[in-house]
Amino acid sequence: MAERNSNTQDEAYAKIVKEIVRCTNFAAIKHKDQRRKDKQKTPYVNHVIGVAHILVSEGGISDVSVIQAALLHDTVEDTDTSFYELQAEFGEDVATLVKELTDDKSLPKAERKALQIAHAQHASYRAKLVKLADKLYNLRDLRRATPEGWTEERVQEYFEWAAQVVAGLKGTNPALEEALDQLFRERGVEMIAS
Ligand SMILES: Nc1nc2c(ncn2[C@@H]2O[C@H](COP(=O)(O)OP(=O)(O)O)[C@@H](OP(=O)(O)OP(=O)(O)O)[C@H]2O)c(=O)[nH]1
Ligand SMILES: [Mn+2]
Repeated sequence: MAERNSNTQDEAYAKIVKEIVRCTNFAAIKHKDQRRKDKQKTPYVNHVIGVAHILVSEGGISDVSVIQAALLHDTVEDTDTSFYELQAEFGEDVATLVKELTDDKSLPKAERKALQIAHAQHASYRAKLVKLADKLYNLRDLRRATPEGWTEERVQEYFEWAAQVVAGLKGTNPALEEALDQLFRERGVEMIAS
């Protein structure tokens, strides 16, 4: 009986590992032609893998759908991927989460950015986790390297905007919020809820 239990557990575990690797591979293929905005033109997929890594290593998250949503969070926004495709490949749960994380790129940029601030506090707990990790990754990336064509003023504005978004995500994950707080303090940026 003990052996049967352990076999069942091994199978469930193997299935999860396989799903996460399949999802990472899907993201890598979808983002294959996309690069980050840094001088070295880092592959874009480094970002989504990094966001998933922050969730597991710093956020203590082991919810498989959340990790998958982190890996897929920019596929619809930035590639030819549809929600229908995500639903067929990874199920309703993951597709719905990605939907929550997707900006409407047909809107003017200023409106898109304002909507992120306005919507943050209404997001689901699981979407908030990915949003926190996404902002943490991007702010650390800004500290590491300035995107090509960005002035110091634009970098500062991104920090200030991100602080307003993060203000709406409070009370979600202490470790991620503490890491973000630290970055904002370093920059002299205040987190004020709108
Ligand atoms: N810091 C940094 N960001 C880069 C780099 N390359 C690409 N990005 C992406 O650029 C976005 C931030 O740039 P913006 O000019 O503010 O926004 P936009 O690309 O959506 O127009 C982020 O999108 P996002 O992930 O959808 O997040 P969010 O800004 O919407 O929260 C980030 O992932 C880079 O080298 N450094
Ligand atoms: Mn992102």
